[in-house]
Amino acid sequence: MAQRRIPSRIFLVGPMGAGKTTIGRELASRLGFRFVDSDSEIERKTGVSIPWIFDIEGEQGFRQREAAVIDQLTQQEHLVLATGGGAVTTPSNRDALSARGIVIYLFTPVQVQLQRTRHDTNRPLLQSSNPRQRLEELMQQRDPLYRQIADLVIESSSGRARGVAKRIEATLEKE
Ligand SMILES: Nc1ncnc2c1ncn2[C@@H]1O[C@H](COP(=O)(O)OP(=O)(O)O)[C@@H](O)[C@H]1O
Ligand SMILES: O=C(O)C1=C[C@@H](OP(=O)(O)O)[C@@H](O)[C@H](O)C1
Ligand SMILES: [Mg+2]
Repeated sequence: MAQRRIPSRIFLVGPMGAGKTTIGRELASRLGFRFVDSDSEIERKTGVSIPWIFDIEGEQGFRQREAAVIDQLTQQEHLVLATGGGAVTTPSNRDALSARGIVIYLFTPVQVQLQRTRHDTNRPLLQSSNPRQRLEELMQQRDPLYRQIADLVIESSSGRARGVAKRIEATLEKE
């Protein structure tokens, strides 16, 4: 039987609203892989929400928890991992992600990120008076980091999550 050469660890990176969580779940189900979201894993382990962690421990505290979870999860097999948008700002995360699996950057313009996140109160970094400016600043800082570790860049602003997941699967099968 022909072997599919799909890598056994698939890591999704990209900005808030790129669809990492939604597309990641869909992709994992298509591939028969386990899906884990680093934010959900932090919430499961701590028993509190991401905004709560930011409130009590600050962004730095959150980044430490995120790094511990990413170190653990990137060692598992047959896994699609959706990271949080800022995971790439921590050097040890960049190292673990790029060394241990295939990294897919879901690229989405700020305008679309804004539409997808505008009613959401679960992203502490966007609870600002000017979320557009915030997203633009973050994009400027982080886009080079996403690109630095990406094996593939996939545009995720158009179509439905299911369609993007299908496109990723087809691209991986061709690789
Ligand atoms: N094509 C699409 N791909 C992914 N998400 C989409 C798409 N269209 C709309 N969405 C919506 O955008 C929102 C943000 O997606 P999410 O997966 O939470 O992004 P991320 O984890 O990258 O921040 C969700 O409500 C999702 O349903
Ligand atoms: O961009 C960021 O720094 C963050 C993105 C969020 O994840 P999503 O990218 O899944 O929204 C979450 O990790 C936290 O609110 C911080
Ligand atoms: Mg997410």
